[in-house]
Amino acid sequence: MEYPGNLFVVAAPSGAGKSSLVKALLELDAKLDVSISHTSRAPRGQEQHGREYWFTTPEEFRAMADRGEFFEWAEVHGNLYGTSRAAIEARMAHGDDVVLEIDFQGALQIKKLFPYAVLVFILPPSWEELEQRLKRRGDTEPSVIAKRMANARVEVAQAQQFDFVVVNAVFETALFDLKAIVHAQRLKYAAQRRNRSAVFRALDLP
Ligand SMILES: Nc1nc2c(ncn2[C@@H]2O[C@H](COP(=O)(O)OP(=O)(O)O)[C@@H](O)[C@H]2O)c(=O)[nH]1
Ligand SMILES: Nc1ncnc2c1ncn2[C@@H]1O[C@H](COP(=O)(O)OP(=O)(O)O)[C@@H](O)[C@H]1O
Repeated sequence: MEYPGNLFVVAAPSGAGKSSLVKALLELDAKLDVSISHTSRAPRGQEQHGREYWFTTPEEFRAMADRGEFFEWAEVHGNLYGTSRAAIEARMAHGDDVVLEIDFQGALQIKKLFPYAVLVFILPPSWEELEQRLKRRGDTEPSVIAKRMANARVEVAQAQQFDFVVVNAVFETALFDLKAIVHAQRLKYAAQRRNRSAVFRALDLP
């Protein structure tokens, strides 16, 4: 499948800083839009329906999946998550750049559907720091932290299948790296469309 516009996919183990980084990236980049996923998990804290996620029951989620309404979906930490076609198709068809903040299973499904998608994996600087970030964020239930730390080992092992790896040690440095990836992809895409570009025509380049 192919659409005009760029598709970025960002994955990371829980607590690595993916949501904070994508949020900061969106604030700096008016041309980038994030996809709102569907999930069967319950809202957390200040989360709002239609802002962080579209919250559904597991039954509704499975019915949507059966009707083929997702580009990808996966079970993560015991809950269902998916990117609905409705969430991104119109924007991609319009030529907008879209970022998906999803887990590695979803990222690899997206790469199969859209080979031009750019996959970025965010790594924490160490296992100790990952655990500290989960604790600081308020995921204080020891069993929840233990489960996320165990899953993180499986997730990090997938990083080599991604196009880029960004280590989120110093936040501003990682944000700079993400911006550079987005910028480089836009330049690459512009070069691929060069014969439509006024600059190339003005310079009489092929
Ligand atoms: N495959 C897939 N994963 C998703 C989607 N939306 C969110 N996720 C992932 O599900 C995992 C859990 O997300 P969440 O419940 O928000 O917890 P958090 O990662 O600790 O903030 C994260 O790895 C998300 O990237 C989606 O649409 N598809
Ligand atoms: N570079 C960083 N240094 C220190 N803390 C960070 C850094 N990046 C993110 N954090 C903090 O780590 C916690 C987890 O970040 P979050 O964006 O929620 O992770 P994720 O979306 O990957 O689960 C948050 O409290 C966030 O403020």
